[in-house]
Amino acid sequence: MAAAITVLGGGITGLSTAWYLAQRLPSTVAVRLIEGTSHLGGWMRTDKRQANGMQFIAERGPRTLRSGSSREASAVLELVDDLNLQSQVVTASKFSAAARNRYIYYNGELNCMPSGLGSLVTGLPPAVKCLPRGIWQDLTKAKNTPTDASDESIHEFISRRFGKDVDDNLASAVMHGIYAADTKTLSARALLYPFWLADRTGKHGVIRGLRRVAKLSRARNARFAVREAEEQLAVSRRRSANPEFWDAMDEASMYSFRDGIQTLSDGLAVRLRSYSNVELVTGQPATEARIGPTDCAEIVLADGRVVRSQHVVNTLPLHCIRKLFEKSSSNALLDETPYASVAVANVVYGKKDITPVDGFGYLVPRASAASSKALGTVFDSCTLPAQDGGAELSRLTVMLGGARFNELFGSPASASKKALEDAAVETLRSHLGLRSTPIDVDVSIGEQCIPSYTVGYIDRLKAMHRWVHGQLGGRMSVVGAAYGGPAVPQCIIHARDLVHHHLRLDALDKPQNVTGLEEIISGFD
Ligand SMILES: C=Cc1c2[nH]c(c1C)Cc1[nH]c(c(CCC(=O)O)c1C)Cc1[nH]c(c(C)c1CCC(=O)O)Cc1[nH]c(c(C)c1C=C)C2
Repeated sequence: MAAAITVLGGGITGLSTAWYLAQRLPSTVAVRLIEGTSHLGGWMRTDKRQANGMQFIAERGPRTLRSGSSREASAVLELVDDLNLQSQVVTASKFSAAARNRYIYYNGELNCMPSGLGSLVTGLPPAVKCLPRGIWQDLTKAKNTPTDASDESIHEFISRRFGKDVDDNLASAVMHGIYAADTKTLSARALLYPFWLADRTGKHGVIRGLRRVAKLSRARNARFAVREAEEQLAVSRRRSANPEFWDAMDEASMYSFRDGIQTLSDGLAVRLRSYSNVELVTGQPATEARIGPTDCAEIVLADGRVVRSQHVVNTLPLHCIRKLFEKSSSNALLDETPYASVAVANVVYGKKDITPVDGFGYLVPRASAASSKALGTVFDSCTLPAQDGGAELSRLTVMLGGARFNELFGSPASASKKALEDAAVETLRSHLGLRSTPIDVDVSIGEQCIPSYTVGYIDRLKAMHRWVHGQLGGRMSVVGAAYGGPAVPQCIIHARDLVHHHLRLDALDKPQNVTGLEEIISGFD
């Protein structure tokens, strides 16, 4: 059989995996990406809309990327550089209102989150007053770590050390903005690991334990020193080649593209299509994964076609992976991981600067759930005004649903778009006082779009690692939002790490026995 590798899933993880493979493999090795729908990019989706003679964009999923010097941020910037998308980048400067002002909707008002010590001088807003109290509580309260469980919910953990208000007013809001899920179900061990470890291993609470945890993690990360030095060198070479772009990105807090974030996934798809050894198959869901007669991996497609290869990189969501294998051979991560559904309501007003405050937007904490059907609102035009191209309009996005989707709107599969549109407009009226009629309202429902890292996640992830090892004779790896974090840069860096550091591309004929989860799991040992 001719050498080949299959990538399952055409979201940002699948596309970037195929990209890094195409860069590293000789043209004699076929790279086949299989996507079940007709859209490449997954939840990364920008629609073009028009109203009142104006054209504008509507982001349906992730919308901004963070700039900065972290490995993840650099990896995405390198991708932007590789794809020659620099001229299409639009940024929010580090000094912009969007970078500095993030709000929490609390007691019927927008409370600005503290962005530095200056906030202590100007006074803390009501939602944040619990924070200094919580810190004092952790510093003075005796150790109360439960000894009978290897994990606990973020709500239990924060309430136990910092007080319930810190979760009800603040942490629950932040987690809505990332996971669209309730901190009563999310895992403290998976999502607040340094804090969780400080509490477990220290004698005097979380804050006093953090220094030791930082020291431990520096010692642990020392094994990656060579890799990081090489990566930094690669970035500094790019800097010298194109200082304008990299200097501009140093000034940016976050960025996207003039025509929206789908520019990134489209850019990947266009460039991938130019490789003679890369095939992007769309509209063909995989239905089964099995070992073929010659020990190769076989993926059966909905139309009956069988795709054979020496290795499969599986980037599908957990509930889709589960359907490919026999039920009897499943595992708890595949069976039990809930995914949050989010209704994204893009609302446009025919006037500029309509929000009562400037900033990135606001999040709704549990404490305000009774007075809000929304999880939060993003001020898109304020964050990236360049995307409006000078048009007299304001774009906002109201996020609804999450853990309360069914309770508030019924099943995501059949929820009424009209009810969601009305809820979004009413949210903006009551939270921001926007009484004028929007020129455009459009809702899209991201059904099961964000994996929830629920209590016990790390143990289930370890079981998933063992399970993947046993599948397809060691010829499958997994990468994606359900393992190393759901943010776009996390998906991209894990795809790059898998291709650059873990798979042995020069020995594809042998089982790789690389699950893709090794490094992620070792971070929790
Ligand atoms: C469709 C809604 C989404 C919600 N969370 C995510 C999506 C796609 C995923 C997500 N959002 C954020 C992160 C962290 C990224 C990081 O840079 O650290 C992740 C994984 C942060 C975030 N939340 C919102 C925005 C605009 C951002 C910046 C990154 C991005 O553009 O995705 C707003 C927001 N997202 C959700 C809600 C309920 C919400 C409320 C205002 C859910």
